[in-house]
This record gives sequence, structure tokens and C-alpha cells, in this order.
Amino acid sequence: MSLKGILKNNPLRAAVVMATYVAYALASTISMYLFKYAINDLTANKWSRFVFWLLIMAAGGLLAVLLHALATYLYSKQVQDYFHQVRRQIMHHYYAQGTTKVAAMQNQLGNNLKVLTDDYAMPLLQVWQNLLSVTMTTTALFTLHWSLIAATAVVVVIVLLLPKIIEKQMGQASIAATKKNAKMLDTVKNWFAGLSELRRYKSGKRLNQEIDQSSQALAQANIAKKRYEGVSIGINGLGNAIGQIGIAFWGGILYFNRQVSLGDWSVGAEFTSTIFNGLWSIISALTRIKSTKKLRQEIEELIVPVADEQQSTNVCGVTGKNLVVKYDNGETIAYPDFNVNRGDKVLLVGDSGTGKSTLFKVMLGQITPASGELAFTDEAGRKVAPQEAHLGYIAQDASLFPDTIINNITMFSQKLANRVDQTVEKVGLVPDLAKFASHGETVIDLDQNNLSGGQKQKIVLARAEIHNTQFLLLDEATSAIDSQTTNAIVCELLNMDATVILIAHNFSPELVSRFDYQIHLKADNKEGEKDVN
Ligand SMILES: Nc1ncnc2c1ncn2[C@@H]1O[C@H](COP(=O)(O)OP(=O)(O)OP(=O)(O)O)[C@@H](O)[C@H]1O
Repeated sequence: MSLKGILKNNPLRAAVVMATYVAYALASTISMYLFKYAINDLTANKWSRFVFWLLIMAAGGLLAVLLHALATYLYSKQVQDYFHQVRRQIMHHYYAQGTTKVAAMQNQLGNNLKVLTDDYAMPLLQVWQNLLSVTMTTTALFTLHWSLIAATAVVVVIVLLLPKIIEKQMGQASIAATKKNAKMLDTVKNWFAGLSELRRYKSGKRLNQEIDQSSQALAQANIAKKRYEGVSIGINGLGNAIGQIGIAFWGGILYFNRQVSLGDWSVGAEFTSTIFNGLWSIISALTRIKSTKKLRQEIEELIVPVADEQQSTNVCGVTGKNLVVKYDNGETIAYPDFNVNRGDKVLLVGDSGTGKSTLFKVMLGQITPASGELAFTDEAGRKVAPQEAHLGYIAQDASLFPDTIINNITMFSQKLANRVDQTVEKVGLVPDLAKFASHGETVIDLDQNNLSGGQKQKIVLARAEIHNTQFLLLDEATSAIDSQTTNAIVCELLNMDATVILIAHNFSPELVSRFDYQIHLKADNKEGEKDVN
């Protein structure tokens, strides 16, 4: 996130924007300069010449307004195009990293880019615009009397030093406000995810408390930010006012000593005012730009090109040796050694809390074991590094997307469209689809929740089936499906070539006996054993 990035996004348009602002500054400075002649002609009673100068000034002013509007429009386009790219890169970063931090992502894509538009991109423009008008006005002022420049320079140094007083606090306040905003989004996400439960148990009070707390913290952070902004504006304004009055006074002395004309004095005062307003504007813009430094660094880290998804290899088997997982809270789970071969159908059992889901997380690379070894093998029996292993994972709460049921099964791959009918039959989804007017083309409405838990699970099972996943981990993936359909689905799974490891409770002994063997985790010493059927 940088000025270079904004300019490079469309170099030609950037050049036009800069040039248009130069033309704008030139037009407005010249029309201001002409006022000197208007005043001098007015004091010399030359009425028609006075009107002539005013008309020329009006034309210059109009031209300046048009140029300004055009340049501002083009610059906004430039910035929005750049931010569009940045958003894309951030999304790609999160996708490639496989992040699940939704609130952080929302904050980066929404709030933070808005802050950067207001406090970085627009202030940059403010700096450029005012830099031009200060430079041109200073040159014009020099033509009136050299000492006006010297006096201006003295006051400028004072004006430049003043904002240092508040700069650090401004930056900290800005960061605090963004952090509190992220916290607020997180709280909303975490608590509203369970809204129906909170309503069921009439726990609205607690929800209010939580939202209230983060909302208050955010409000306070925003107030603090505004307070520092206010103080900063006050300090700059004070310097500006002192400067203008001082220079007008000096111009007055020059006029009384007959060193400048009345026209010079009045235009000089106007120029000084432009210089101070311009400097004030540059300083406040720079202060705002500086306050976004950390935020820009954060975004910069998100937009550095990241490698595309890692190449993954289909795996068929897995072995675990002396595996131990340690959670931060000290919870330690030691696993029995296991060796799952290609095509094995394995039931992972054990009491609640013995570490079944944790073992899946280790296999999926979400948790790194404290010790021991986990190794995957591909079709040819070659070892595959865990980070490269391609596994199918089906959890209790199915991941669905707001698109058609068919697209949720094929995961948007047109190549698989011709196998959808056969697949939905295998997972028992046909009677469910018949209930919808648009059948497989029914769009899944994540807000309205137009599918039952069982239907969702069947869709995800169909997804794994149609993609011919060779290694399937199922964590209570049929918990919401009736027992008859579960039996049918499990039988279907057991007939597949794929290696299947399944966690399930309450399977009938008959169904259990169809698996090749069980890996049994035990609670007491967290050491388990393998029971072969
Ligand atoms: N993120 C975590 N931080 C700390 N401890 C955790 C975490 N996740 C799980 N645990 C603990 O690890 C142990 C195993 O949890 P896990 O979810 O793997 O059990 P499980 O056998 O799948 O249970 P269930 O059958 O109830 O789903 C539990 O005691 C749990 O409290």
C-alpha cells in the first residue's frame, strides 16, 4: 500500500491527474495575481480596466474549477482501481493461507481500506495539490517584494514544527480505533453465531453486555482519535492565524514606506493566506498519512505475492507412531500407533474427549503434534509429506456456499456435471431434491437455511464422492441423517475404493462389523488400541 502502487496502477492516467493539478494551480494563481492590477486600476479610477481584469479573473477562476473537478474525478478512479487490486490480493492471500479469521478479513477489506482511502489516498492528493499552489504562490509573492518571502519563511518553520507536539498520540489513537473495530466485529461474529440459542435460553442480557462492552470501547477509541484530530487542527490553525496576521502587518509596513503598491499589499495578503492554508493543509494531510503507517504495513504484508495453493498429492494410507498432541492448556493426548492401508475402512471410536477430532485435525495439518510421526502414503506406497497430502474431510457441520445444490456438489467443475445424477442417488439425495421446485438448481440460502441438516450432509458426501476422493475423513458426517439412509450411505462408502476413517457414535453392531477394524481411543491414560473386526 503505497503512493507508488497508486501511480503504477495506471501510469498514463496518473500523469494526466498530476498535470491537470499543475494546470489548475497555475490557473488559480494567475487569476489571483491579476487582482493586483484590478486594485491598482481601481485606486487610479480606471473603471473599464478594472472591470476587464475582473472578467479575466472570472474566466481563470472558472477554468481552475473545471480542471479541479476533472483531476479529482480521475484521481478517485485511480485510487478505487488500485484498491480493487488490493482487495483482490488480500482475498488471494487469505485463500492461499487458508485463513478462517473472518472478522480480520472483513476488517481488512472493509474498514481498513475505508480508513486508507480517507486518511491516506485523499490526503496524498491534498499534499500534491497544496504543494503546487504553495510553490506557485511563493514564486508570485517573491515578485512583489523579497522580504515578504523571508518573513513567510520564518513563520513557515514555526508552523511546520508545531504539529510534532501531537503526531505520536495521533498515530496511536488511530491504531487503537482500528483494533477496537476488529474486536467489535469479532464479538458480533462470535455471539450472533449462536443467536438462536441465546434467544432460546433468554440470554439476551449477556449478549447486550458483550456487544455493549466492545461498542463502548470502539466509541471511546473513536472519540480519542477525533480528540487528537481536533487538537491537531487547533494547533495548526493557531500557527496559521498568527502567520497570516504577521505577514499582513509586514506588508502594511512596506506599503507605508512606499515599497509596494496597494494592489501588491492586497494580493500579497491573499498569497500569504493561500500559502498558510496550503501549508496547514499539507501538515494535517501528512499527520493523517503518518497515522496510517502501521495499517499500511499490515496491508503490505497481505498483498505481497504468495505462492498459489501448494500442489497436493492424493494419498491412500496413513501411519501414526508415538503421536502425542499437547494443547496450550496442558491437555495431552497420546495416540496408539496405527497403520491405515489403501482401501481400509476404519472406525475411529472412543469416549467423548478422548481425542478423535483432534487426530483428524493433526491429519489435516491444523495441529502440529508435540512428538511422534505421522506419515501418508500415495497410491504407489510412496511417502507424502503431511502438508502436501490431499484429503477429503467431512465434518458434522457441512460447509456449503450460497449457490446451487449441483454447484455445491461439483464445486463449480463443469467436467463433473454428467456424474451428478449418479452421485446424488448414491448418497440418497434424490427424494430430497424432488421436494424442491428447482431440484438440483435450487440455490442454497445460508441465511434462510432452506436445507435440513441431513440434506446438507448428503450434499457434502456427494461432493467427496463425485471428486473421487481417495482418502476420506468423516467426523460424525451422518449425525443428522436418519438411520436407514445412514446405513445406505455407509454401505456405499464401504464399497468405494477409497480409504475411509470414520468417527461415529451409535452405529448398530451390524454396521460396525462391516468396517475392517476400529482404532479405539481410551480415556484413562489416553493410550488406545486397535481392535480388528
Ligand atoms: N483447542 C483446544 N484447546 C485445548 N484443549 C482442547 C482443544 N480442542 C480439544 N481440546 C481437548 O482435547 C481433548 C480431545 O478433544 P476432541 O475434540 O479431540 O475429542 P473427541 O474424542 O473428538 O470428542 P467428542 O467425541 O466429544 O467429539 C478434550 O479433552 C478437549 O477438551
